Amino acid sequence: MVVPSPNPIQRERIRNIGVPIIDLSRKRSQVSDLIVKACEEYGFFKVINHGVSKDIITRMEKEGLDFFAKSSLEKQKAGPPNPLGYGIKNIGFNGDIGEVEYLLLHTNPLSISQRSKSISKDPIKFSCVVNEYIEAVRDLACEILDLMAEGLWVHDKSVLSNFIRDVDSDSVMRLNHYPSTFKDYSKDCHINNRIGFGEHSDPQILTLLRSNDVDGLQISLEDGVWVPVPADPAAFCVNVGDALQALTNGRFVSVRHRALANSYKTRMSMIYFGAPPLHSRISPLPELVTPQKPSLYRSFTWAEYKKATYSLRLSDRRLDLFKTRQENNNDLA
Ligand SMILES: C=C1C[C@]23C[C@@]1(O)CC[C@H]2[C@@]12CC[C@H](O)[C@@](C)(C(=O)O1)[C@H]2[C@@H]3C(=O)O
Ligand SMILES: O=C(O)CCC(=O)C(=O)O
Ligand SMILES: [Fe+2]
Repeated sequence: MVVPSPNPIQRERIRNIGVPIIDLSRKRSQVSDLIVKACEEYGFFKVINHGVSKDIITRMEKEGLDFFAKSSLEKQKAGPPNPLGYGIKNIGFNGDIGEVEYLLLHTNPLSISQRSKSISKDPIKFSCVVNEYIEAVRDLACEILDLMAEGLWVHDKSVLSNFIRDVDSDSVMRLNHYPSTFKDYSKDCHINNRIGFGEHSDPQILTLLRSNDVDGLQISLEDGVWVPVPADPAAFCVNVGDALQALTNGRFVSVRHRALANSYKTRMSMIYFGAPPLHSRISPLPELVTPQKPSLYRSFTWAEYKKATYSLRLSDRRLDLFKTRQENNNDLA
């Protein structure tokens, strides 16, 4: 089946009405259809009635805020990022910069318990809260991936969630803290476009982001127009990552997005990036490859993809490096 790209009327709809909001308490077959549609059109949607308890979200948020409230000297003890750990302004290793400070953690419980010693005065409490939060968002991510598989009519409904359920999954969790504009308002005349986290797509399979009530996240439509995603602390923003674009043979789009740091209030986002184990092979699911729609991407391991990611800049289109030769020729034609 050829999937049409959003027409001008659909583009106007997202610009005016906003991003799709999917209520996970609705009938399962309807939910899976809505998810597939949102992933094909935008690679992005919000979920409500998601089942992650308010209590664990509040406790995770408090741990994050307590960490960022520490003195710079204290925070530096959890850095510099390698890429895990505490970082400020520098993103990755290739010169990307933003108005953000962050903590990047692996989701492996052993890694969390080791890191927490340099992050919190009560490392046992910190690791318990982070592990509990990760477990809850991982379950939600798996449920969403199963709904996607159902909506795509693939044979094995767990084929996508199995990647991130694996004990060796390379999933990571990130806390981003964006400063308020209040302090330097008088100095900066370009304050309306202060970049917190620059334009990019997420390399992993699926991203689940929850933020406080401060706006900043934006997604890019195909024509390059930026659409603001209003903050909603009760919802999770879900976006398709590069690995899922490859697994779906380009049917789902890995959305380009960014975060502005324009508000008078500080913004904090908590993001789970669901990734496969390093040795896992990513190739388009056989059901999504047909003579009319041949493989767009060659098979690669997550380790290979991660290596390419870290050798490139934030805004680079790294998935292009993994296109089949035929697809590259089509691009040139
Ligand atoms: C500049 C970079 C930071 C990043 C690795 C990269 O070389 C390119 C992708 C970046 C990104 C974006 C999504 C996630 O926040 C992240 C953890 C990831 O997996 O890819 C970051 C990387 C990072 O900050 O380490
Ligand atoms: O913090 C945000 O709102 C978005 C950051 C982001 O896209 C990322 O960390 O990959
Ligand atoms: Fe991102």
